[in-house]
Amino acid sequence: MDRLVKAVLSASVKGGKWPPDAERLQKNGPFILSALTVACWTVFRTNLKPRPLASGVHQHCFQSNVKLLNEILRVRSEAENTQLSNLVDEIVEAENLSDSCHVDASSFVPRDGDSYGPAFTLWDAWREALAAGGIDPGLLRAGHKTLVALLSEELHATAESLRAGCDDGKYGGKLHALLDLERGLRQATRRLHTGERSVPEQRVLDAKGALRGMKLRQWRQARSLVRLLLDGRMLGFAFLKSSLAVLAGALSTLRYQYYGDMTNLLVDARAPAEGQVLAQDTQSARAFSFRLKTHLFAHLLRQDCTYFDRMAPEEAVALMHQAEGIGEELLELPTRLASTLAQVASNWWLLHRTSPELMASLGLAAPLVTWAAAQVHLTADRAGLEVRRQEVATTASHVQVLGSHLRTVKAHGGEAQESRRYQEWQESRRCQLARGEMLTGLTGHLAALLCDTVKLLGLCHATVLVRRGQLQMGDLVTCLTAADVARSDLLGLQYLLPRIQSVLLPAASIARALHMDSGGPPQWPVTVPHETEEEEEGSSRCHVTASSFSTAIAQSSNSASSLCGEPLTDAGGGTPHGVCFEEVYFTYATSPQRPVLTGLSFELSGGAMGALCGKSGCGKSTVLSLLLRLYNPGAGRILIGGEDVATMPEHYLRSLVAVVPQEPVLFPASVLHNICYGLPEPYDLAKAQAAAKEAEVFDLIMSLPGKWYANVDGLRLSGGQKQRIALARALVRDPLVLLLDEATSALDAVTETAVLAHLRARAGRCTSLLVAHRLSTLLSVQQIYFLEQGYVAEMGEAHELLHKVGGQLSSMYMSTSASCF
Ligand SMILES: Nc1ncnc2c1ncn2[C@@H]1O[C@H](COP(=O)(O)OP(=O)(O)OP(=O)(O)O)[C@@H](O)[C@H]1O
Repeated sequence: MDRLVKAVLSASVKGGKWPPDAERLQKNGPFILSALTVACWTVFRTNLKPRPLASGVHQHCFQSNVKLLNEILRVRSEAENTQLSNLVDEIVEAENLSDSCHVDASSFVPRDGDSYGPAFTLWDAWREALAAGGIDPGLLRAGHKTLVALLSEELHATAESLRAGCDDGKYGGKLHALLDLERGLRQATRRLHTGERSVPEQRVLDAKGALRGMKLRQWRQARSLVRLLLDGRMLGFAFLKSSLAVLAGALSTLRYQYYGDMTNLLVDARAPAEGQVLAQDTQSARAFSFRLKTHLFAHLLRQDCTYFDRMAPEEAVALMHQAEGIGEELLELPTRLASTLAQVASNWWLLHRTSPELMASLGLAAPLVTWAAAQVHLTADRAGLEVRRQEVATTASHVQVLGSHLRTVKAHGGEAQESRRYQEWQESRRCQLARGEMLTGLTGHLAALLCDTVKLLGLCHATVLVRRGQLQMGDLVTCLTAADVARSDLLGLQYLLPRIQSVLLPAASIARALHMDSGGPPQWPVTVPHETEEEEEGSSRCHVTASSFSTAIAQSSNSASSLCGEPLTDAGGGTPHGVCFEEVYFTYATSPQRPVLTGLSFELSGGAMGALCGKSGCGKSTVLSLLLRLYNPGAGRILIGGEDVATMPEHYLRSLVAVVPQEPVLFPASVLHNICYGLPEPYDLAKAQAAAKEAEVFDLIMSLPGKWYANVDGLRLSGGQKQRIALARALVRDPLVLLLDEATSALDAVTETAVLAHLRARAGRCTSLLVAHRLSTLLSVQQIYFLEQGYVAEMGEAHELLHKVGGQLSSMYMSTSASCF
């Protein structure tokens, strides 16, 4: 290409001016320098005022990068888009409804001499107001009055014509239509007074509200990210670096013009200054990343369980991972972008000043080529991001295969299958990467080819200009150099833009996570179909309704106290806290079509020991989660010691209640830390010892190499040993309410009996609610609640229920454990 340029030049130009028109360029030099000084000064000034700058940056993000951000929004809100299109449908439907009303009203023809005009005008106005989402009260009142007047007139006329025996059927029809109109307006007036809205009106308003909400959320997400950036003083350094880059870009442009030592010195002098800034901004980027991660981690921990139900576990890991590298990229990329754009702009300016005609042919095609190439790269990069996301998830699943799932894999001979799966995944990834690279390479070559073609055309144009004497030879060289530099910078953008996208997309998901609330469970009512069926069947559903509830509770309390042999204390003031569920409905937000609790009511008196049992999946663990307020019920109340858990401060509730979950979790730390987890440090060893004894785990701890300080990570504890440590962790807190979710299922009969005896000894000062399947466990409690289809189907003492002919509990255990009766 260069050879071609030289050949064209030597063939076409004779007597060109060399060196370039320095006089003209020198004239413009001071102007460039002063413009740059003003620009740098503005950047630094703005930098001292972070908040306006923040909104400036936000605006810039949302205005100048519309394409990228639109894409982010598309990825971010597939669900919201669906919602939006539904809303739009509803608005259209509302419009249609009002249109059809209008057609009805206009279908009757005004009688000669009658004045129906005002009625139609009013109807039109009313319809327009409805479409706009609001109805003017004055308009309605006026409409109503006019119509009432017309109606009485019409009634009069109808009566007259009927009396005269000349009704041709038209009057009745018109009267009917007028009456309809009047009724519609009357209803609208009433709704207006009561604040109630018609379905179309409400839908229009809901749609508007939802749209407003979406915009607000979007703004908040961006604002939170900008605020974090400001906290890390990142923008300050980013702008400092950008300004240096702008200065450097401009200086290198000036170098073409002056070739002076002074300029070279200036250009070289920026290197140490840039190095200084680089060292500082690396530190600030790291500080920003730390702060972002800490903030994100704390935010994620604050969320309730519904939030995590909605989010795949590996997604949270991926988020934390993304927060790691985002700081440096956010700092680096704007600088690169600013310096590239500055270079391009200054070269274009130079081109324009030298020869505006050549600017059109040499300079302007490059942006189009860059735009097309960048589009291809952006698409490829989006696909690459998805591949990387999948990679995080798949790597997590393979790590599980090598870790917690290893025994299951080996036990089922799944090694070969797992190796194959991993190989297939690697193979598909390799193909995807190869495809991406091929696409990128091809686009790069195509873009270069297009640029060279444009350059050739520009050169031909230049030749013509030089031949005509409209362009000096020196100017031509300046133009060609400036166009080359601007073009190559622009071509660089096709790689830079996807990098910006690959930072903005994770940044958007982090911002979204920082503003995502769990939203809580879906609200009741949900229809409970089995209620009527059971009534019809006359089955003995033990669903304790409001009226029968107190009687049932009184009976259960009596029976519990008689079994225990000691009076049960009332809840409150340091006495054991009773547990009460009142008509509780609950559905997991992630499976709204499957209600779990459907009006669950029961009461366990303070200091008593009760058990929840029922078929697997009937909602026993869910009851315990609700008691701990890991989820909130859709309807109904849950009381501990007469106090609604919904109104209790969370830390207070968790200090009252302790839980041993179905699958105990031990932290990779000392036994002492695991037992005293959540208590203030230093840990009270005496209390831990007492709890360990109650949980029958003391001897085990004493036999460990480091006793209390042995790390459980390397101990390979059995299921029963883990359960007992988790039980000690619950008991050391001395809770008023103890929840055990099949917490003794892995213990042998002797150890279980000993543990249950210790728990019974706590009765009177601690209310215990157990989830149990084992008959031995059920026989040791005072009250059993049998759950079915989300409510208490049977309740009573163990012996009573187990001997009940046709009872649910007795049928469940009849075939297996007759010997235990
Ligand atoms: N986080 C969740 N998101 C959605 N559904 C859930 C969730 N946890 C449980 N479920 C569903 O709620 C229902 C009740 O679950 P729960 O764990 O309370 O049953 P369970 O009676 O304790 O069962 P098991 O005796 O087998 O432990 C089940 O159908 C289950 O699939």
